[in-house]
Amino acid sequence: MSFTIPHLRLIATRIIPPKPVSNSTSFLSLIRHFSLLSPRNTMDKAPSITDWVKPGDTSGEFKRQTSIFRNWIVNEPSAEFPAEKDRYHLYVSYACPWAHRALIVRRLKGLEGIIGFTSVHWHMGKKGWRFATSDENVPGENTIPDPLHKDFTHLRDIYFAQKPDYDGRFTVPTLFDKKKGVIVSNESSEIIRMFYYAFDDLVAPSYKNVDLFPEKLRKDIEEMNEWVYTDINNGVYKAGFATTTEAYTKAVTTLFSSLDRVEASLAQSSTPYLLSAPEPTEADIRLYTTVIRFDPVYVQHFKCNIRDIRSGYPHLHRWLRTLYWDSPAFGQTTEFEHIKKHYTQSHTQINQFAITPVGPLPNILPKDDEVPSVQAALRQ
Ligand SMILES: N[C@@H](CCC(=O)N[C@@H](CS)C(=O)NCC(=O)O)C(=O)O
Repeated sequence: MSFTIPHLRLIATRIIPPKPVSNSTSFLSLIRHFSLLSPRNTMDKAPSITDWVKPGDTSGEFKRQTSIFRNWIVNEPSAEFPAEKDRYHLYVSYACPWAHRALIVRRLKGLEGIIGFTSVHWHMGKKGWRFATSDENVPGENTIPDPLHKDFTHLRDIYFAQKPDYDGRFTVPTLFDKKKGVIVSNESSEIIRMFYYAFDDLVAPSYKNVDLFPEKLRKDIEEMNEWVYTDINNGVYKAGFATTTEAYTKAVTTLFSSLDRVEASLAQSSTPYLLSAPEPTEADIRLYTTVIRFDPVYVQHFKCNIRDIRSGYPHLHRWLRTLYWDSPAFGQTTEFEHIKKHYTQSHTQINQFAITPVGPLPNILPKDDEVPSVQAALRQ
């Protein structure tokens, strides 16, 4: 009989039950030790974390996996995961658009003193996201070693400590319960919704009034989320990771039709935000984290180059800059160095020499400036 890594983890679990998370390093060492002693180390044969299109999938299409941890924090003391100050910790990457949603909402809802966070290093290698080491000086607040588990070097250590046979992806954002030592959720669309209301009794009154999912816009937001997610948020990845021209062309043309649709809708908006909302809502947050990465990365790295935002989409460009420059929750959670370096230096299948392009410069234009061609057109 040959043993795979998940088998070995299961065997190891039966011999020595996992210790609490804070103390599980020796358990992880045991797993690693077993995997080295295994009759046939199948590590090399297992699909690699960097196989963005499943080997053998002739469609050449990138298919995103569904998140596994789907618990909810609720404002109810007897709940499995009750809303409490300093109980939950958010693991993010500044590079990641899904994690960026959670960082923005944390700020907009005034949760800084209630939920702590750590950003991983921008580089994602064969073992997935890693924590920065104490001797590294990586920009971005809290880009530090894991403050909760001193011996953990990678995000995946948290997943394995809880579920030794875990065979899903190790994704950010990951919301962690320090009291129970378990992952609450690794699904950003649900994490942000927990943040909207669950902690409202703990935040300052001004933040309680921030409603990112207002009752009367819910239907429109849900409807917009549907196509923005499929065609734009995930659409850039579908274009970038495609391994056939057909899959790429389909993704990129759908992406740009949907950007055209947003542009037309912003042209009609009676406010600076989507859906004519008086303040930013979930719809703005979910679109922002893709559009802010568009010119600096997706245009060249993911070949999303039918147009760029700064010269091709005046209303989207204005909307983007309003959020970035006028709202610290958007601007101050945007870390361009993580964004640019992560994609270009982690995806070596599509950028073999891991060179990060210098431009476009600046990463985002000031509100009162335009690229020269737009300036010239405006002068006419
Ligand atoms: N559905 C998830 C997707 C999260 C996700 O894919 N995050 C990426 C970073 S942008 C990740 O951590 N990928 C690591 C991997 O897939 O191995 C969510 O929205 O939370």
